[in-house]
Amino acid sequence: MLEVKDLTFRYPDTETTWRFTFQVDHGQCIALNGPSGSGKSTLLNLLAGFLTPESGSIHWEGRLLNELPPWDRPVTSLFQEHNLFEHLDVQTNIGLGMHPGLKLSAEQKQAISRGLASVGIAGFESRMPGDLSGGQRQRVALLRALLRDQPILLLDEPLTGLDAEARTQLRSLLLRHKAAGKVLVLASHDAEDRKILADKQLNL
Ligand SMILES: Nc1ncnc2c1ncn2[C@@H]1O[C@H](COP(=O)(O)OP(=O)(O)OP(=O)(O)O)[C@@H](O)[C@H]1O
Repeated sequence: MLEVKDLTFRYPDTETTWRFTFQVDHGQCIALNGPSGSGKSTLLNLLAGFLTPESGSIHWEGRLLNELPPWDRPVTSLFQEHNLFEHLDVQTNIGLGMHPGLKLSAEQKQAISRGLASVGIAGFESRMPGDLSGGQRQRVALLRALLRDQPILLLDEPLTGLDAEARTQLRSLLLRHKAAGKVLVLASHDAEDRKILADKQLNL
């Protein structure tokens, strides 16, 4: 279980103190509801370890995560910027999430190829990010996050801007990961995404 209790945070030189409390079980998705500026990305950044809370706790399976650096947390993030390395091809960009070096095993390469097919861009292994459309970059970034195989997925607008067919395809993929026991924390402005994917809502 992911358990966030009285987690507080304030940006320097601002008045607002953000406070978050919620729990999510294995195989569940919690949707963060709120208009632009209501703190969704702030919460995701706290969970990822990119921001440091003033007080409160984040526990995963009873283990306190607060003090862990981002790379030691059992989370993987898909943020809006997509952050692909422009000088590395698609396979290497995805592989970086699975292996800290650039050397991939035959098995990992196969997993990437299967994954590319599952997000609708089969055969894109050696394409460079600069030659991809915005939606294709988004699929690569989502696949990289999913293949890191961490138990908690932090998703900031993962399907925004995709066409209807891609949305349907990627929603099913996320549902499969949920069914496999992952925890999803989802920030999405799309009511249908929230309805289809989320088991519970956190109103911000
Ligand atoms: N580095 C920062 N310093 C000061 N204030 C910030 C900083 N980053 C974000 N904020 C403010 O904190 C508030 C919450 O921002 P946040 O990005 O978490 O909102 P959000 O709900 O994710 O919005 P959106 O739906 O537009 O992505 C906003 O008012 C924003 O201006």
